[in-house]
Amino acid sequence: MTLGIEIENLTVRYPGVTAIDDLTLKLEGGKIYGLLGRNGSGKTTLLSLIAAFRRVTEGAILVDGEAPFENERLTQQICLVRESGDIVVDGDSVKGILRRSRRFRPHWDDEFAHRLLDLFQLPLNRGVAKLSRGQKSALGITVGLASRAPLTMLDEAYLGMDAPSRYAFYDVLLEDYIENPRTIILSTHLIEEVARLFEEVVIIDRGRLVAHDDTESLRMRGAAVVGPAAAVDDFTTGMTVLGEQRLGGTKSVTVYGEIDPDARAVAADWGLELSPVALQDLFVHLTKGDRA
Ligand SMILES: Nc1ncnc2c1ncn2[C@@H]1O[C@H](COP(=O)(O)OP(=O)(O)OP(=O)(O)O)[C@@H](O)[C@H]1O
Repeated sequence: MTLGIEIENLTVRYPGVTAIDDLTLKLEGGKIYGLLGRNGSGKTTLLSLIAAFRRVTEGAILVDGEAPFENERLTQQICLVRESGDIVVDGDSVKGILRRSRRFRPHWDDEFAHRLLDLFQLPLNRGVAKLSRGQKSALGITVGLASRAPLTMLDEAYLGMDAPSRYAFYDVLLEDYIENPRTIILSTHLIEEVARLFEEVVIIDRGRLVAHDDTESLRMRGAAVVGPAAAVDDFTTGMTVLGEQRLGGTKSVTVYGEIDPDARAVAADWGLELSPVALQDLFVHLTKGDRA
């Protein structure tokens, strides 16, 4: 079971700031989505509204065709884990958190939860208050994944987790998603680490939609051009350059803008290699507007 999301003309205003600004977006569901945006761009606000943590006041959000706020059928199907796992309540133990999740989550898989606890080396009997920051995050992720909610959203959920734990999380997420398809939204600042998981990417900036596309099409909006320095310089003259690196006589230049078939043929003639642009470079380019 997967859930789709329709957002129409959504606006969220706080005193002095418009956190979400007339956002319209449709996610058909059944995919892993990357939600990218700079600090303060509205990601947490958006995910909190989808998860029915707060009421929509301007515009609309529909999940599986219905508004999620105070909608019991939907809230059972939606799981949002925010940074440092606020699913997790101090004063409870790891065991207590699992017991509570088992009660409230209709798709809960206890065996999977215990497997994740082992993977992240989380002690079952320890009080949550005594867990380290990374361990709290790992517990949040454990609850988020083992809930198997048809709409699962992880908002920077791995904060403080070390690299081996994060990589273990990416692998187990992908494996479990293939076995149990659902709609997953991951918000992250560690773009290159997580990019391989994304089927579609949504980029927002200052509450507005900047891009929504499948990952490969997005990466084809630019190119990394590699080859002999002089030929690379000639080929990229006049293009929007996002970055460059030089190693001896070889140069790599990342450009923004589609490269048409004629230009690709020229590149091949000149011995240049073209590859899709890294998501992070694209993200930096698309969100680098003036932030005075
Ligand atoms: N409760 C609040 N009251 C006032 N302003 C708020 C509140 N919550 C968020 N904001 C503001 O709304 C904007 C969007 O914040 P939000 O937390 O949604 O961004 P974000 O993309 O999740 O950021 P980050 O990547 O830093 O976590 C920011 O300018 C923030 O300061």
